[in-house]
Amino acid sequence: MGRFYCTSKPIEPEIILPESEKVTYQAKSQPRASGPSESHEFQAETRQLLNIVAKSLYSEKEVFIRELISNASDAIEKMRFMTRSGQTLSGADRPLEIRIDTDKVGRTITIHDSGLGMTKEEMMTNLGTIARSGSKAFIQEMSEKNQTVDSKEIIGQFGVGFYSAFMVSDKIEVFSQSSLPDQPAHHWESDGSGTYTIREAQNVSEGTKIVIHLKPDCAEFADETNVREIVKKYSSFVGSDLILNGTKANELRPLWLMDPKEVEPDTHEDFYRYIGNTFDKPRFTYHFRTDAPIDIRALLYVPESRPGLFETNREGADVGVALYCRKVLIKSKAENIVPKWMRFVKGVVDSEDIPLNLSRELLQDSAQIRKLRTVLTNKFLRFIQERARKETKSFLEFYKDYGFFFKEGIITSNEQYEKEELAKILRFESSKQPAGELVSLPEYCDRMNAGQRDIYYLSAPSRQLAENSPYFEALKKRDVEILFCYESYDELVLMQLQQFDKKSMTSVEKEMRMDNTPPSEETDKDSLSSSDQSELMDWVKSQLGPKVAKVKTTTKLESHPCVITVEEMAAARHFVKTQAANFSEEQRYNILQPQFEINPSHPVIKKLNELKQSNPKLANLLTEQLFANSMVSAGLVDDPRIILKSMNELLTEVLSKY
Ligand SMILES: Nc1ncnc2c1ncn2[C@@H]1O[C@H](COP(=O)(O)OP(=O)(O)OP(=O)(O)O)[C@@H](O)[C@H]1O
Repeated sequence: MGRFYCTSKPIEPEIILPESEKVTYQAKSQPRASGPSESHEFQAETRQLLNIVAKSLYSEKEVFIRELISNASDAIEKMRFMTRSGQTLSGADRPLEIRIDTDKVGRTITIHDSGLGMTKEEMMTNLGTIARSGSKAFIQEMSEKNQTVDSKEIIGQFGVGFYSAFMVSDKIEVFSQSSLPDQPAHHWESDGSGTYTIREAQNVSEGTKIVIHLKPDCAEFADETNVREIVKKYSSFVGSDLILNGTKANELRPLWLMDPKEVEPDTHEDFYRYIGNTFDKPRFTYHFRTDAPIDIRALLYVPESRPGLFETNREGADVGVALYCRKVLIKSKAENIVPKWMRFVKGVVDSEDIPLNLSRELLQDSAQIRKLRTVLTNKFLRFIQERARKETKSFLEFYKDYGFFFKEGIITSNEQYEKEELAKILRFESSKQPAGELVSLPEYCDRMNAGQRDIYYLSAPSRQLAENSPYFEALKKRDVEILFCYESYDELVLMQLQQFDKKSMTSVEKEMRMDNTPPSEETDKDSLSSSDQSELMDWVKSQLGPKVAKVKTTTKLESHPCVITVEEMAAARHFVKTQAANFSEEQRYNILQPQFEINPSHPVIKKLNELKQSNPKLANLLTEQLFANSMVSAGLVDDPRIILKSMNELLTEVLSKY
């Protein structure tokens, strides 16, 4: 703690007050310093400390207003407490409020509260010692006397906030009249450079009035419009009325601290519009409190309107949740307390347990913050899951508009538990339900075949294409349910999810490639003989060369002649879409390692087997074409128009006989 100390420096005889300060709470005349003055000096270290607080601690100058309002609010809370506990206090029936007056001409901003005020000793101890919090000491003292103060109502804890005013001022004057009986009022003054003066003052109303004489380059803080904005930003919810130049500056109550049952929907609407800076309504409101494992008061809203382009852009949009501590704004876009995918949620979170640093600006990335984030995320996800059960229709509308964000969450989260909680929100069409009906992953798991260990999904642009896909055909015989994903990123999401409820997320393409169950005993009479099959496989491999990693026959296809499988189809398609252009054709096939699977019962394949002897040129064109078609069908060709040239060559060759 840095302490001021006393010297015998001469002091100024009289204080000239600016015009705007003539108004006081009660009909008392202008406060005025009188009597002998004592001069005190900062210790050398204290000077440095003061310098640090005034110059480097806060990144925004405007926060001095927040700090002084918080001090005023604390003084009022102390007054309320003392009144409740039956103390004899002077002027106890005065209205408890905070007044701010700006004076552009005099270049001052004055913050005036009708709180408990300070005695001379308190002014010297509390304003004369950096890092000594009189407010914290007050709570301690009361609890030692077995009088419990609601510590949540008191904001101050570090003992530095007051000095933030030296960032903007070259002189601060404090007039204070304690409400304790028989205490004279005092005037404290300092330019923050080394000394302060203190002396008795007259005509000071109960409470404290702080006059900030602004530096020439900080004149903006004497401008009412600016100050109103700053007050609105940080201090809208302090526990007392705030009056700026005669007009009330805080209209709304801190709803998040109220009992959820006591807040009407209309009140929520107003509050949501205020904090969300928006005109719509909330479609879901989640208001909750927890004490364990961490203290949280939260009020989260999901907007009724659909997300705009700006919001869907992960890089561009900020999170919409603000962090408060004891009704004072700590951070308006608190990106470390909710994950980025939750940026569509608007609201307020207040926590006693957050580790604030001295300037109340930065949150250390501590275990507490991570805990806060985990609890908030999981509770919000459970809230949405509950909406799905209890308000299915509204949930499905919400899912249509906002499902994208949950998918982004799965891709960006590092926690498997969180990914699976997010995945519970997802909905898909499925092969076992009519078009338009959606199923969730838990529902899918509940009706899985006995012994099934995978959740199967198929990515295709539409249901029609999904149902006609060779991969779908390959799995259809096994009568397993297949989820259809129609968004191109869905398969990446499910691939990232990897598991759900201990079941693997498996694309049907992967299943086809990995499935080595031997063909059924009864041999297909229409199929090529096994010697023809192995000869044909070798021949096809020789025609396609390095384009294929392997050629094999499959009994899983019926109507399709052939199919391509790769190790991880979603990743392969993503590669083709985003990077393939940077690689030569040969490199691309080398990366993809396609496996060409042919259906030996299919008429085209049987014909190919004949043609390889009778018309090798046509057989080669046909092989190339079948391979190219399968690549298109797999979604592994960036632009399918590329196959038209070879198709025309093939047609020319086929038609040459006619
Ligand atoms: N308007 C006021 N009325 C009464 N006491 C005040 C007032 N302003 C400041 N004080 C006293 O001065 C002390 C120091 O204030 P300061 O703002 O530096 O720290 P704080 O509010 O205790 O803590 P923090 O740095 O967390 O804001 C306060 O704890 C309080 O005892």
